[in-house]
Amino acid sequence: MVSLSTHPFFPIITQNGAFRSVAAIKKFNSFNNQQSSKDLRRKLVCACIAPPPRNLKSEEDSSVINFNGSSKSEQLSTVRGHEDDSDVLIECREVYKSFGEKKILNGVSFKIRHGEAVGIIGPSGTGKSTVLKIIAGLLAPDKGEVYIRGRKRVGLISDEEISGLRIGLVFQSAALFDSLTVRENVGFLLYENSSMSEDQISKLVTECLAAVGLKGVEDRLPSELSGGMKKRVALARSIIYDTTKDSIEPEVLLYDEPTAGLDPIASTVVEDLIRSVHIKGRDALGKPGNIESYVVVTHQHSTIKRAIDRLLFLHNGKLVWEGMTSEFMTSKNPIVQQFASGSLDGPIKY
Ligand SMILES: Nc1ncnc2c1ncn2[C@@H]1O[C@H](COP(=O)(O)OP(=O)(O)OP(=O)(O)O)[C@@H](O)[C@H]1O
Repeated sequence: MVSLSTHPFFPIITQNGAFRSVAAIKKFNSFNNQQSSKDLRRKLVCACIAPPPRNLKSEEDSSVINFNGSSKSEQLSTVRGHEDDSDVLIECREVYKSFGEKKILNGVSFKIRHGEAVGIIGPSGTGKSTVLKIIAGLLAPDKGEVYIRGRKRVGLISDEEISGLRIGLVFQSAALFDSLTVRENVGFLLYENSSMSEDQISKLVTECLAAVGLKGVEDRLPSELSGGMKKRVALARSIIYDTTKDSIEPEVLLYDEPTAGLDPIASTVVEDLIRSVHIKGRDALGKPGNIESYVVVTHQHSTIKRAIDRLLFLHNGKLVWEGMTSEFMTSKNPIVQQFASGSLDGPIKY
């Protein structure tokens, strides 16, 4: 895992706005009052947003997007033969990234389309979290481009001209603020960035917690929650948004190893939650989720099977395979076969 997993500025989901001096924010500032951090937070907010291209399909049209399980979709190239790219929310095109002498990404290209549930898998250290950081705008590629709804992102998250898509990042560690209550954690960005009253935010927090199956925990501190509950609170924080705004921007969520360290049952709970907040799912209250598409980095087979429809396999800095989850276990690709079976014999060397 990379340091992102402990980064406090999560989720990256809202627009720049006035700073509000509520108790939660005061408390937050008292333990994290570095100006550079505040600047970074402001930039994160702006970076992940891009206006829709003129021909972007409406949600109603999304039913025409068909990712069926045919073996044709298993390819070694990154091209999937889609004729229409109007449903593409995020695209990485020939992305390269090195850290010092170490080449991590070596020309990675893929698209995330409206309504998709995509997984990024591959051996440890192959650059999966780096890809999430690049999508989120926390890292800039050395070479190659990232397009957000058809518009090229220039530079990092300080690209304030881009708007129209919220991108949230859910960290492995949940990254809750220890000295804030659950209510303050979940409502954090609304306290800071919206004009909503504290009562409105509090009500919304309760609704979002109910959507992830949590009740009556608003006044607890993170230390009073189990690991699985913390992940649920993190998820509630990632799906909350300002309901008073005229237009709600679509949102893509990026999950970095959301089930790492959880027991099998707690993993299932989180996997189902990930599905439930998606537009194709239903939350704990029976309402459809509001997450348009999501990307999950994971090593867990259960998460691959339960929460992901399409997989991207990264190895040695390249996208070496992509296909539907149903094709993963039956793939003839030797790299995929070795990874799926956990065998020591094969092209992947440790
Ligand atoms: N900011 C950084 N500075 C230097 N090296 C980094 C940085 N971020 C990542 N790396 C290195 O890049 C490589 C890829 O890291 P990354 O976390 O993206 O891999 P990963 O595929 O997500 O790994 P894992 O499955 O083990 O979590 C690793 O060798 C890591 O040490």
